Amino acid sequence: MKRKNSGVEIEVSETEKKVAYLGPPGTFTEEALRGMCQAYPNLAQATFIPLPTIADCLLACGRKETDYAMVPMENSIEGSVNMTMDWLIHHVELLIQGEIALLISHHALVHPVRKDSPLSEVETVLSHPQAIAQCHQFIRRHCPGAKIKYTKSTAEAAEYVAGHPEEPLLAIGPGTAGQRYGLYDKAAHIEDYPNNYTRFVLVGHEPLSDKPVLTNGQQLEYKTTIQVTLKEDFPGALHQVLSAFAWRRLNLTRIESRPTKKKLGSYFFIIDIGLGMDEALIPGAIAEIEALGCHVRLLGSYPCIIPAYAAMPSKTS
Ligand SMILES: O=C(O)C(=O)Cc1ccccc1
Repeated sequence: MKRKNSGVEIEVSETEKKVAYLGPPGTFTEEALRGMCQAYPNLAQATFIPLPTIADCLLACGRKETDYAMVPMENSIEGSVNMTMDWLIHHVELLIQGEIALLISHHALVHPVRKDSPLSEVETVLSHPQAIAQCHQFIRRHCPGAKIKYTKSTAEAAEYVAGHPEEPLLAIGPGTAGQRYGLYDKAAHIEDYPNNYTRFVLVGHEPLSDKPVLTNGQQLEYKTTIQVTLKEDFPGALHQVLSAFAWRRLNLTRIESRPTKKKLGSYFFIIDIGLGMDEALIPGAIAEIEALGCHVRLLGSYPCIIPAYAAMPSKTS
């Protein structure tokens, strides 16, 4: 059976696993997926399907056209990738099955015909909004007059620049995207802050079949992510929710509010707990929160692969 998703035809067959990822080839997300495959050799056997947007990836997986989808989730400079959060909350019923953090390094990529032109002549800088946000100082300093054009991914920006030699353009993205699309690397490591990490998640209906194999000093942590909807007109509800974790000494590594989109001032809380779903502690905390009249939805309980060289942000609670 064939189905169309954003113009890309996906073959739906039961025999082999498929993974949708934010494409085109050359994105950081693809790099993250390759990192996951190193850790999960069975995943490396899957067919990878680049799709143009995060929403397309999550939708394809939500409709079971693919087994998994790999998407960016959170960046250490820019915070959450709202598109991913909102689609996971509002539009699909998928669980996070694994996570990998990557050190992100951005490159300033131009068409080779412009390799000797100064960056000050660049008229338009193209990239994914997260990449633009991570390189603001560089853009202000080196291309002060340039317009910004947001693309759906960094590799889409690189592909566009490669196809438009006549325009004074600059793409920001991975050095590997520059090589793939034949661009000239004008500058490397142009991000505003060092330790620029992004967490990528693999979502799907089924857990990964094998245990992760760690390499190069990678570390493994387990995490559980839940979505909590507070009971209305309940002063101190959030405090009580948090105390269900606090007295069990459960460490929270992230807490974030996202609009319910139903009315102004109404939020879901997304909470990352620094522990896998165990026999007692987390189910006990969830039962306590539900007994308060709050709604809890599990978004995943999963292994996280952390690079050895990462001084990851400190934990919050
Ligand atoms: O556009 C990409 O290459 C992505 O994978 C999204 C992204 C953009 C910037 C930093 C991390 C991930």
